[in-house]
Amino acid sequence: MTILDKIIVKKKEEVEQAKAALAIADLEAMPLFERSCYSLRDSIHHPERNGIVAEYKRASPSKGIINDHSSVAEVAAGYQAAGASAVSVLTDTEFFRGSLADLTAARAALQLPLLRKEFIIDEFQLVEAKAYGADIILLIAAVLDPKRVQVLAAFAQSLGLHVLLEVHNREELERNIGDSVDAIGVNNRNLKDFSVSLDHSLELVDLIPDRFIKVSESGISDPATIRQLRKAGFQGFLIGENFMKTGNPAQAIKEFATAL
Ligand SMILES: O=C(O)c1ccccc1NCC(=O)[C@H](O)[C@H](O)COP(=O)(O)O
Repeated sequence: MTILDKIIVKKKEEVEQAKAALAIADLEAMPLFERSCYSLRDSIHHPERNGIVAEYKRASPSKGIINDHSSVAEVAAGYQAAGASAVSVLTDTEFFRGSLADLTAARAALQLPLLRKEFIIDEFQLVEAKAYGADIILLIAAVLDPKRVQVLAAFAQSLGLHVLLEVHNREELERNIGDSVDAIGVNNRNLKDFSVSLDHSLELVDLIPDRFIKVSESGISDPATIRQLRKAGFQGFLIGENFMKTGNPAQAIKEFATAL
């Protein structure tokens, strides 16, 4: 069994437990549920923002603990001050040490689009995402069949959420392009063996129709890489570990953004 398989097995258990603990109506009654979401598209195209989707990431299966001391509110505010276009917060606890409380803490610190970075398999998690403060949700083609991608994407949009579809190869891209998706992210990390290569982004960018926001994800650690990816056609750049592994993620993104 790969780590990804283990994550999904665990996620199914967690979703069933969450559903047993809380009804959809309880989530819909939460104060954040009724708000309008910030638009990823508007923020990506905003002239004063830099296209970075900056991630709060305490730990990962590939790297173990990355940063267990920086507070989510401080990091999110620092990302915003450095010109990031959006902030991503991992909410998986078992493998990434994140939580829905992190998402809400980031929401309170931000006036930017907020991505719930999660392994979404069920509509319940989309209602949760809205109720705890997200504007954008992630659908990972490697863990969903194309029909489920379309159903979940349409449901997310019906809640006013924006949808980032993540693909890793041409087959995943071609099987999943659909109208309920706002952005397509190419993950440079292979989620089965954790190898990372920018070639995935560079090979797929021209196959992504221009009506989607194009995001390159993972393994980005150099401003020169952003320049290369921009030239290739990407508008968004998802970066986590490079900022979080430093003692001061807010300072790290500031220096990185200055060099763009
Ligand atoms: O990061 C991992 O080890 C990982 C393993 C299995 C599934 C997902 C994983 N990461 C989630 C992400 O998508 C990244 O956190 C995100 O793209 C940022 O990547 P990076 O800049 O390399 O931290």
